Amino acid sequence: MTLITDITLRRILDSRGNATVEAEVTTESGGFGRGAAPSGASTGEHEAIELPAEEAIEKAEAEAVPALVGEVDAIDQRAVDDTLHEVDGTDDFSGIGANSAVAISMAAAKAGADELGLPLFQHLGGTFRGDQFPTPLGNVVGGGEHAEEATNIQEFLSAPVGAPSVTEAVFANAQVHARIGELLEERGVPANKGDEGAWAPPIGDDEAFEIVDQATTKVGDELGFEISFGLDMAAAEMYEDGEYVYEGEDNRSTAEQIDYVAEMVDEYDMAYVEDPLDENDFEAFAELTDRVGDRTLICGDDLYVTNVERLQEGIDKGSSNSILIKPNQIGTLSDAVDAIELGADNGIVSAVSHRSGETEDTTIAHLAVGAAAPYIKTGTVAGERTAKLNELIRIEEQV
Ligand SMILES: O=C(O)[C@@H](CO)OP(=O)(O)O
Ligand SMILES: [Mg+2]
Repeated sequence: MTLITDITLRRILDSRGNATVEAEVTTESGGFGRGAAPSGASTGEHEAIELPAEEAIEKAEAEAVPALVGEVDAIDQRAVDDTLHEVDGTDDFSGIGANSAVAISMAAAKAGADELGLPLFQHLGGTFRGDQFPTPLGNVVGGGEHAEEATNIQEFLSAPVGAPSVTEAVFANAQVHARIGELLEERGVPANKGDEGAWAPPIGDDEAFEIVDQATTKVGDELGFEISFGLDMAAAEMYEDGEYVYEGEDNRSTAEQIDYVAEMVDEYDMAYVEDPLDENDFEAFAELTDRVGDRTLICGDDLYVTNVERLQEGIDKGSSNSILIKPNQIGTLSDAVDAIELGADNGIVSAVSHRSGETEDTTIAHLAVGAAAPYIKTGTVAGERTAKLNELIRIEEQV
């Protein structure tokens, strides 16, 4: 038994320059952990509620801190996370804020790991974990809610599925990013960057497909392993009055959207498509999964919001064969692990993910390894993204 003896909460900056919550947890025998909440821009309608940082801190200081300090064992992550739920008293963390909850949950996990003298992935996953590493999906071109005047599709993701190690995969994605920069320059396209460090060029989706295909193929040939690519369409953001709105192109009905995505999957042999349809359309997701799910991953992000009840609905309806896992969408690490495990029990492939607003926190790298998630989506370049990628490289070296 190693009780939590202190919790400090403060406002820090995230990568967009917005205020977010950082938590520090200290234990009886000197264990220490620090965690910081990320923040989304293309947030799902059903996500746990992020409160303004100052309000979230005040509420958590009043409710969560007294219930945890001197009361809960830092090593018992379930007890920490159950306590957060109890004091919050809502089903969406609107009481203390999902940002305070996830920061405390992650800080407590790190304090627990410190206490045990274990790397975080092993505290989270157990003795036999650390033998499987996620393939990093690297955002290389994007637009949508993450950049103005860029592609309609939010993210084009390099997917080094044939990489022999996570380290080689991480470097491959950086090379694809660099190659795309060169291709854009050759075409005379001004290359700004979006919130996650991906190129945000003022080009149409068709041209982006072409460029990403060219870059992944070229770098894959040079490195001698397969680099595929995928998308996060964040289609809920495009969905208006029953149609998918594409700037500079005709709108698409749901049936047309399904046809379009299925065609692109085959044309480019894509490995992964996230949120191709609206966040409430489990049925349209199921239709698409039925068509192409034998050859690509159809992933639910805004569809599931890391919530086991929504995931169960997707499993029952055959909506997807993959789920995106974002701890701050649901509020605690225990809830995130529950979603990964429910998925794994039902053949649903997990991709642990960053948010577009991030900090230097590296918890998701450990979560992906500890829970043996087959994929991680955490950017390609930019310090708050490389923080996670470099942590994966260190973990791989350790085991
Ligand atoms: O949609 C997504 O998957 C994420 C991360 O890439 O974006 P945001 O954090 O803005 O929701
Ligand atoms: Mg998404």
